[in-house]
Amino acid sequence: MTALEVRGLAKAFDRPAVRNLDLTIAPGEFYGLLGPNGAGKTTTLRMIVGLLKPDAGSVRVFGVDALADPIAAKRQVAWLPDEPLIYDKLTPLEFLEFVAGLWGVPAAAASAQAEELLHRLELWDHRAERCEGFSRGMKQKAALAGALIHDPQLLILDEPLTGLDAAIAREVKDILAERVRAGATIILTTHILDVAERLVSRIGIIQGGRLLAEGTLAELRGRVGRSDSTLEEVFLDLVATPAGQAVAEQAPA
Ligand SMILES: Nc1ncnc2c1ncn2[C@@H]1O[C@H](COP(=O)(O)OP(=O)(O)OP(=O)(O)O)[C@@H](O)[C@H]1O
Repeated sequence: MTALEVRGLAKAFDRPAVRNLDLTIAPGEFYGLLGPNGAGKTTTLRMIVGLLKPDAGSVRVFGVDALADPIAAKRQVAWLPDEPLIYDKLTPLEFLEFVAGLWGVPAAAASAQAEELLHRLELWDHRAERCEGFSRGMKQKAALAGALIHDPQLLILDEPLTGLDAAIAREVKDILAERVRAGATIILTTHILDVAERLVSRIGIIQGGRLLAEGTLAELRGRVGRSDSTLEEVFLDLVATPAGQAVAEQAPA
């Protein structure tokens, strides 16, 4: 069974944002969805997690048809939006209790997990302060802890490292790698290509709403014929190729 199977996914706003997109992600994969600004990454993820209705296509999460049975599909998925969404009037501990309650995590397990996450993300000293006074990075950390509290099988993270300082970004990368080693599947977007290079096992590059290239870093290097390139070099090469340009020209401005 696949962790995620997307077929023919499409969405247009005033112009097409995602076009006939197919993605197949196996359980235990750490997948990086990369692409220039406006490529369609967030739109794709929002359709996968059920926040945006596709114009066409299908989404299956661990075999569950996410359009026909969104509640069953969502039960297996944690979603971290690029703009962290937390309840400002709650403290981080209250927020995590609340989220754990929504997921039906038993109180003792939730409290142990919350304590560990808040320590690791350096929010423990702020555990009793309301999130409304937090910086963007602190809110991002609280939202991330919320996404991790129920041990989701599939984690979908939109720019999870934006706004985090270097030490916390390192900690978050460690936490995500641990989750994958423990069997979780992760899909993330990032513009920080050296993070993607070191963290993910497979990469999809999307441009103009279409999948331009997909594979391991070695496979993508093979496509551009440069075996010693960094992911950044490969990425810039691919989005500038005639195929990438053709896709970009059809894309919304
Ligand atoms: N709610 C919306 N209404 C109208 N257009 C939208 C909406 N959401 C996204 N778009 C458009 O769809 C296209 C894809 O946007 P999307 O946010 O998916 O890109 P992205 O790859 O996540 O970009 P970034 O890296 O800048 O976050 C863009 O042209 C964007 O302007």
